[in-house]
Amino acid sequence: MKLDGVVPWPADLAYAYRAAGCWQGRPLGSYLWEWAEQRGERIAVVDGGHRLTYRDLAVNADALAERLADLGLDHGDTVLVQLPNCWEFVVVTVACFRLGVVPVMMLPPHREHELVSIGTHVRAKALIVPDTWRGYDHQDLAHRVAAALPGPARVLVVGQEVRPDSVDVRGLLEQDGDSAARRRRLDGRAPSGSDVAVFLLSGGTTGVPKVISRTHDDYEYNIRRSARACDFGPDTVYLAVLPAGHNFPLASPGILGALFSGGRAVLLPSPRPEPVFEAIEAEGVTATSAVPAVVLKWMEEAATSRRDLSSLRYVHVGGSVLSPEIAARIGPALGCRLQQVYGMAEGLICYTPADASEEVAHTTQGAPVSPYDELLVAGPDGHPVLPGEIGELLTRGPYTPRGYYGVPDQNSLSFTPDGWFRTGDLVRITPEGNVVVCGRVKDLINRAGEKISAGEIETLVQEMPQVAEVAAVAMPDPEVGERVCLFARLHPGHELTLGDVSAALTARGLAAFKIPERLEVLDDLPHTPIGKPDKKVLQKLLLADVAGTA
Ligand SMILES: O=C(O)c1cccc(O)c1O
Repeated sequence: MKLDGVVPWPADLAYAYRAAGCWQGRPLGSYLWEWAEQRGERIAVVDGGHRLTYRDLAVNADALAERLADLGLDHGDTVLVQLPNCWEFVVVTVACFRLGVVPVMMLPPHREHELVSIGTHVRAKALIVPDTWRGYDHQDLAHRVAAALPGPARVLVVGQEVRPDSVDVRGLLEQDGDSAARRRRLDGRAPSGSDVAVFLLSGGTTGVPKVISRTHDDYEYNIRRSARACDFGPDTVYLAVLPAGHNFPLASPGILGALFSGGRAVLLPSPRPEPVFEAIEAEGVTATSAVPAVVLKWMEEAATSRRDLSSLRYVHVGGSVLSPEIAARIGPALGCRLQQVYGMAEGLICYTPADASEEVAHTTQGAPVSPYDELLVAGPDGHPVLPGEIGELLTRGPYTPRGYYGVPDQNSLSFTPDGWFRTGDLVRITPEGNVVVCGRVKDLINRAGEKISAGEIETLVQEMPQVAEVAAVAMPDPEVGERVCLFARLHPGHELTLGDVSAALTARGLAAFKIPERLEVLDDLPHTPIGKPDKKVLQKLLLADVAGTA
């Protein structure tokens, strides 16, 4: 068994989820040709001037799947996928589903630090990257990462400038031979519904992101229920502007929700307002999703834009806290309905209903998508709080796995012995059953929806020769929600600037969005009784200071 770090659901529940129709026992790739037959010439994917029909998608994905198999990839092998939002992302993802190869959804800002540690953890057999992206040479990065991985790994490249020692992905799509025969060959080697379909990344408090295994069965259910909660159907034109490898634009309901509903996914590599509005107008976009910081920019732009946004029916907003005041302005500003989303790559997803009252849509994060989702709000003692009171949300259900991949020690902290996932989020539940997120118990910094692990930053900064002790805390910020602020105590006689920290972390290959944006050097850090830096005190210092200078 290649993926022996996967934690299964208990057998009795797996049986129940199947019996209840949550799990269909089919791999995600098995839908591809049904779509092609039913919807043949309808457009499935749009990327600028490039349009793929459902039939093109099936033919391309099968061609790529078979070429990946020729490269020696098979069930349970993993591939680091680091692509910007482009049509090839969709073909690669579907090809992996078809073959049972597991795509590991890296994000474009990830660098050596993340790619090597995750690639090592999942024993990646290949990387799929763009040639360059935003002025950075990802092909070169991928070869450096491949050389640092414990086993051999191929580098596959999407783009014009493909080195002789890389594999040209577009070249693999050239369709030779008989697609019906290829379809039969791939059907014959398809994975099963209970196999792992995709590895998603989590934020986390202990170093690099944790890896979340999602099965074909559970992810299809996640997609189906999300699509239903968001009214997706054949008329849906979904615009993906957040990085496509995130669970939110990928499957909440996102790109896959649009495809499973017979609609269309439009991919755009950035959430910048003008190109987004242009795409909405040109493609008749009906739904899109964004984090609050992005929606704010769109609202500003909409005030003066001459673009016709009348096709837009829904905007899904999630990823970090949305204030009720801003929530109330979104619909009028963009001429659409707001659906708040509270979701996590670990599973549980909540939406405010498409037809929610303004009260519910503006002040809550909605209700779980499945009647089989279990929610428990626990106090510090681990016992349930009284109805309506605030506590940490724990959850279980048919699309919330029972453990992270390959980290049993971590799992004993993140999951209870009866399989509840500790979300680390403080919530209360309204009498109508809607979740209201009130804060976090976990040590994460949420920068524009990207969860940054304070521990990961601290571990790296601690290695700098000047640094005696360090703590990373969230600095409130009107634009991106939170930024990373570093508090440090230095060794005697040393100096440290923010520029030094930034240079050191960049040299270590840390993603740019995680680089601290403020540094406070103190003579000593405040400590908790057991001697850890007291982040509550630091947070207060910062809040007082931010308020004082505002
Ligand atoms: O991780 C998230 O923040 C998130 C938000 C909305 C929807 C999702 O699926 C998510 O994973």
